[in-house]
Amino acid sequence: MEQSAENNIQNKLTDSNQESQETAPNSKKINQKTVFDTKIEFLKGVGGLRAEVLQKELNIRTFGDLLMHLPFRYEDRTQFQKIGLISEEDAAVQLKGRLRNINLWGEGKKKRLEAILEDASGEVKLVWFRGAGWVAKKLKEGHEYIVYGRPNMYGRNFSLAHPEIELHIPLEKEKSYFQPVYHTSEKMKAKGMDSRGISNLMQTLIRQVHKEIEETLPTSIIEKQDLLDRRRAIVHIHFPKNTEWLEKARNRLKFEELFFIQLQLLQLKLVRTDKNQGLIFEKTPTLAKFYKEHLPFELTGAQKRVVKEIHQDVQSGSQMNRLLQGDVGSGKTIVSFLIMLMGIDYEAQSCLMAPTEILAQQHYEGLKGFCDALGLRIDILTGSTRTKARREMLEDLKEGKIHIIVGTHALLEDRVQFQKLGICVIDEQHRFGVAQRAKLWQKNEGFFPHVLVMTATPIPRTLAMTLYGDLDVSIIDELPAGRKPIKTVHKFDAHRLRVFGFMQSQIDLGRQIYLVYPLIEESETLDYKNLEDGYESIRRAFPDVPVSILHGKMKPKDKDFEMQRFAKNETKILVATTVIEVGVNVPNASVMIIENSERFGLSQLHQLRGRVGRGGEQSYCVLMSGYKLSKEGKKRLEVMVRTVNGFEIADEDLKLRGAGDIAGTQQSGAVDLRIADLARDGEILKVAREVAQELLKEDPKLEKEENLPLVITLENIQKAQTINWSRIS
Ligand SMILES: Nc1ncnc2c1ncn2[C@@H]1O[C@H](COP(=O)(O)OP(=O)(O)OP(=O)(O)O)[C@@H](O)[C@H]1O
Repeated sequence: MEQSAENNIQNKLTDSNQESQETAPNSKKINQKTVFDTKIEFLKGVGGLRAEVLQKELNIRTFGDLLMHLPFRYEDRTQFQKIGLISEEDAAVQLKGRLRNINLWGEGKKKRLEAILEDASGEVKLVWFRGAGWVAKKLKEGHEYIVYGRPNMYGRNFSLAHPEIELHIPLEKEKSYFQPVYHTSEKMKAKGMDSRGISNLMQTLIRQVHKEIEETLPTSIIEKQDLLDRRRAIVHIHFPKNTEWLEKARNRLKFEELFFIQLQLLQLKLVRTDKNQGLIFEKTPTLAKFYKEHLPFELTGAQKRVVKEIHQDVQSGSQMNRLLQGDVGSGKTIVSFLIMLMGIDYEAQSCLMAPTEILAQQHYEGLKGFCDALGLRIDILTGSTRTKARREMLEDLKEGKIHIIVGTHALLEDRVQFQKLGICVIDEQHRFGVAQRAKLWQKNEGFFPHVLVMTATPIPRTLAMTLYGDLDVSIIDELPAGRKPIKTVHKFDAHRLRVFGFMQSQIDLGRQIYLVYPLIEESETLDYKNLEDGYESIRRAFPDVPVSILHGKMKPKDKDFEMQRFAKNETKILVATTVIEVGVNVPNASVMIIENSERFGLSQLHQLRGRVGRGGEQSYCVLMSGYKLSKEGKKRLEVMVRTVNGFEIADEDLKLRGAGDIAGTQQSGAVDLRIADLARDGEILKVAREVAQELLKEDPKLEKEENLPLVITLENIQKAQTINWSRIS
């Protein structure tokens, strides 16, 4: 059902190239084979067997692929940790010492190799399981080795499992004090391609091809941005003379990587704005009427600004493709309704797609009153809509009798047809793929609906620019007036009784409480047991308080029933799994208690916390945990206690987890960067985007002679992506 984000970005980028092909007359001059297309087996020192391993293990097929297999770190041969001073704080250590007591024992898969590395300050045990026999052959008793790895404490001593190990060659004989370290695998090592082996191949390759390394950027950009030329960047990324050159090389290659992504996304945007016509909604009397007579509160400045921005979009004649980012509780729903009203006077229908039934239901109920007041028809379509009702609804929708339809991905089905779909609002986009978004577009013939993607999951700016770089972005960075910042505390499980006391005092004040348990799929049964035990203990602790329970295994009908009871203030405590994570809105609930909070990611904690603080009362979030916390878990809880700002939290999340992990697995691969790091290279990304914007402004079709390198590179990227694409699909 869900298209992977990897497909998603590939798709996006491939699309952009396809759409831009006709705009690139320069492309006729290219497409010749180069030395970089040469099969890797023809490199001296490789041959058929090694080529096969390289391809299987690292997908290296050509000279070009190997050249872009970049070192992941460098050994500074002047810096070693004293063995006796290894501490638990060390994530990884580089050691130099003499090897003794090499001991290979066990049979077959149980084979194990151990050795002791010692220097003047102490000794440490080295251990290998996989490939033990092969490593053993390489090691010589009494020789000096350089070892790199992660120390682990066993009993009272440290040991290093599967460290990288190399015979120490005295410095004078080395070409550089700076050695590149490449990713390899056990299978590669078995064929003599450990990091040193790869480095040797790289030297051969670079000697052979470095003159052919072509520039990919126009001279004007290189000069203005003070970048290293590509040839030198590649040579120095593999074999840096010193830190300064390494930095320059890195900077150049990071810029290039981010620049080409931005260029493609911006091209896609440009072509779309040029080609895709959207309906024009100029005058908006219904919207004005609603604004004057029915809007229950004054809009915040940010909400007004966004409505204005969008009104400009829908008058432009082009299809709108906009991302609306707003922190939790910032009031996106009402904005989406105002947008949908823009089409009403032009007989355009709207749809609002939510990722879950609970959310769809909530949106529907929230908007129903407004629609009734305006005499508009709104309906809801989800997986659990009954057949007869569905049939009638689909007919009415096709005949244009329904103005707004709210639903889940059931809306994407082909049989859902509109008379004239003018506006699509997609809530929580990251749960839907680009292809799904495109499905909604195709529901009209000859014109495109305007698309507004809403997300409350704080996405770091750098990531948003990469994932949604083809969309315009609006931000609601202001909470409705009168909201008090949520007070957040971290409590250990041992203090539960005090927490119960606090809960009681809040209930006495008339407030409601969420109590959330984590749900991790691998131990689902255990998790449900936790939830049920939690529910029982709450029942015992608060015998007179009505309590609801909500989890993903319940039938939609029952879920809805329990949710409604809580929303209507009939129950005071809602014990739930993370089904309530996104979008649930019960303003009277002012306390969020999160059990095992160390098991949640930062953005998820932020989302959960966002369920409170939605009314005028002071709200609280209590993060429960045991005493034993990982370093990262502790850091996450500290961040939560420190700030309520979603964007700040998102940046911390990115730093802690890395881009691939943000928003779970859905986006892994989507930001598969070779050298740039979105957590650290925000500044380079910003510049790269600006440069790409500037360039397309001056030469939208890349026709200028000096931009030929760009056209060639884009073609090459497209070629590579086509290969990836077919491999994935
Ligand atoms: N300008 C405003 N003044 C006062 N209350 C507002 C305003 N805008 C929205 N609200 C109210 O704030 C609450 C949160 O709004 P909404 O549910 O739209 O938030 P959201 O941005 O969708 O947040 P989330 O992503 O967390 O669901 C709702 O009860 C809504 O009625």
